[in-house]
Amino acid sequence: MPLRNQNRAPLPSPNVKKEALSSIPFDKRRKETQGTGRRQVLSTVNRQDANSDVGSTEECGKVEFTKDEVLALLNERAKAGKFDTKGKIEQMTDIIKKLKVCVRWYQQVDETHVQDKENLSSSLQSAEKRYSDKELDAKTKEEELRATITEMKENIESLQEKLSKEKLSKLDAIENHRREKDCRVVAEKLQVSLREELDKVKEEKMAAKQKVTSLEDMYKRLQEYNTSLQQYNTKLQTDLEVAREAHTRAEKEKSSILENLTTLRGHSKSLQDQLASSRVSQDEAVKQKDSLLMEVNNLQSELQQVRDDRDRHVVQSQKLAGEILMYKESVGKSSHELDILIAKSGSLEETCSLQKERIKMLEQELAFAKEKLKMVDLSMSHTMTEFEEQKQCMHELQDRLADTERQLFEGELLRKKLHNTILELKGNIRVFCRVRPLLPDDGGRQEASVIAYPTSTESLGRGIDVVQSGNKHPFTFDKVFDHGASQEEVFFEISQLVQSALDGYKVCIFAYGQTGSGKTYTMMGRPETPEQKGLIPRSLEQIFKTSQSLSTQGWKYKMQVSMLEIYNESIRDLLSTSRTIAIESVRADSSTSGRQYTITHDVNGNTHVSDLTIVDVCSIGQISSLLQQAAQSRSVGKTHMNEQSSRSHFVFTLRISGVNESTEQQVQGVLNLIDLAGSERLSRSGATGDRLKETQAINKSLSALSDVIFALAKKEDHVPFRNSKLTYLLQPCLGGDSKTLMFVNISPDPSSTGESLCSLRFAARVNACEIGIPRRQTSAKLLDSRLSYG
Ligand SMILES: Nc1ncnc2c1ncn2[C@@H]1O[C@H](COP(=O)(O)OP(=O)(O)OP(=O)(O)O)[C@@H](O)[C@H]1O
Repeated sequence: MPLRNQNRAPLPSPNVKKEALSSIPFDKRRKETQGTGRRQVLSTVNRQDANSDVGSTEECGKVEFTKDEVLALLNERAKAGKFDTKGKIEQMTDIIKKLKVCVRWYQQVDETHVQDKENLSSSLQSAEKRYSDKELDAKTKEEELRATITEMKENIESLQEKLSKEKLSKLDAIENHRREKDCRVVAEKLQVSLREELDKVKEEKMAAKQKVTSLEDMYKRLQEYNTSLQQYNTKLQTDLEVAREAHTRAEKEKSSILENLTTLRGHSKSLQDQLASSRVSQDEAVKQKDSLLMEVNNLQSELQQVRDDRDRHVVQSQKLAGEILMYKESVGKSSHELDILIAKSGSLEETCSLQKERIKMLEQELAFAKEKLKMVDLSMSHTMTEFEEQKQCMHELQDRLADTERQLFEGELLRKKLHNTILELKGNIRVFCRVRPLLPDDGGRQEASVIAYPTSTESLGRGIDVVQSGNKHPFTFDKVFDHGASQEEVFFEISQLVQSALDGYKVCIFAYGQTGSGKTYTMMGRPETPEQKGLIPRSLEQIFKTSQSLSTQGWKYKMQVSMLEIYNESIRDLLSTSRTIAIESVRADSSTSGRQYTITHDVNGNTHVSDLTIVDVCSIGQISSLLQQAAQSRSVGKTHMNEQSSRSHFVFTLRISGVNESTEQQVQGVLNLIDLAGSERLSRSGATGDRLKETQAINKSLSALSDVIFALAKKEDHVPFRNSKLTYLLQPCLGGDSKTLMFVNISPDPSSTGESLCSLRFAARVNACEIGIPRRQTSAKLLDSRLSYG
């Protein structure tokens, strides 16, 4: 049977578990068992062939066969020789054994197969059931899938639409991308350049940071410097106060010394008078003594003579007495002779007594003369002592005088030093304000309502309040002179400044203000009336006086004067002898004189004006006549505001050159006194035509002046000196090393309040300026005998 089944499909191994078989699909199982099952069975038989006893039944149950093995077993024949029956039998037995095993195996396999078949049919059933279930499921799923597919198709369509859209958008995107790429390239380039820029900016930032740090350092340092400056300023202020006090003290000391000096001089004079009278009386006494001495000598010789006579007479009388005795002894002599002898002796005695009396008298006279001599001697020694005392006193007085003079000299030096220190501390540009009195032509007596002077301690004499439309505008200056201030009072305040010109400083005093505010009155005044003389004549008087008094200290001064006016930006020489041209014609043509009047400055900061007349002066009278000449030459125009209004800037210059013969010191000072043209606004002046041109030129030069002052105050690199003739001319005086004083003249007329405020505002700005430190111009030798302009 097994042989019939040899072509049957190989059977699964009995070891194969049912569950496993049931879970494997039928077709698959067949395929698998075809290959592997057979190989397994055959290999097992072969192994048994080699190692075990094939005949045992138990073992046969374990053997498995493949189809080929079974076929091979069936085709197996005994291989023993023809005559080897035994071998053949054995071989046949063996084959039979094997066949038996195989049959048994087949039986077992069959059983298993039946069993498997059952199992398989049941599992087939269940599988079929499952299959039908699954089929159902699959159908449902198919339905579902179909629906899904339809849906998907729809989806696909929509997706295709979308896709086409997407494609389009992709194209767009590609285009965009390309563009973006381009943009990116550009952006990258930009980025590179930006990066470079960023690097640069970073570098700049670093540099800026460093700069900021250094600036901060600098700022710190500047702050420190500022603090130190403030401290220094405070110290200077204190010093200024101390210097002021010392100055006041020095002034007081000077006046007391001067008083002392005057009394000492008086005392010395009376002592000298006394000394002279003592000398006369001493001479008289000496003469008297001489005559007395002569008298005494005469008396003594007379006395001697009388004494000699007396001695002679005594000898004679003794001789006579002896003779008498001899005569008495010799009685033989006659009584007549005796009488004669007695008479002789009597007369001799008489003569003798007379002579005795005379001697007595002479002795008395001599004693008296001696007494007188003694007295004369006494008075002479007294006179001599007195003389010596007076001599001593005179020496003392002379010493004191020299001492006082030295003190005076030192005081003068100290005064100069203190004055300069005060000026330096105050700044070299100062501003004084002067308000003129109301004039009959002014609007009325309303000064009090327009101008007021604060009385607080800090503003007293320095403050001025201007009231406009009920608003008070306060100003403070170095000094404010009210309408009552006299010319002398004003001059007193600037006298020290004028003095500086003699000390070798450049001094510049100018008057600024609207037309008719009192500039000319302040600067020139009325020279014919002593009390109304202005600053120019007073300054010149002081300079001449002081230069003369300084001659005792060895100073010799040389003075030169020039006067010019600047009219419509042209210079005119006011001292030119050829200047006979009428004012109007001069005004019409600025170059009538044919002179250039070019302004130049030399390296020493001195100014020269070519062709300008410079006159050597040595007396105040000479200067007065020059001032008169200049006043006549001056251009005077007329505006609605002032009948005598000056339409030009007047510049008076005094150049001083001093030499001290004892110290060989030299000084060169300049005094510039300037009466500026009126500063009124065009609208107010009502000027037209030539007057308008004048006013424009005046305003231009005044604004150039303010520009220069403010540029100097701000310490700007460029100072516009050349913007006007006036500023260029005054460059060395404004440029820092001179002492400058500005008078701002104010009219109290209520209708001038606007102009007054303009002037005061300008002056206040000038007052806030500090344009440098005055420098004294001293030298060992003069380079040029002709003095420079400024
Ligand atoms: N302090 C004063 N005391 C008395 N009179 C004065 C005083 N100041 C000015 N005056 C008078 O006021 C008038 C105008 O003054 P002044 O001519 O000096 O003005 P000004 O500013 O120089 O005018 P201008 O700009 O036209 O030259 C003059 O008559 C002058 O005498």
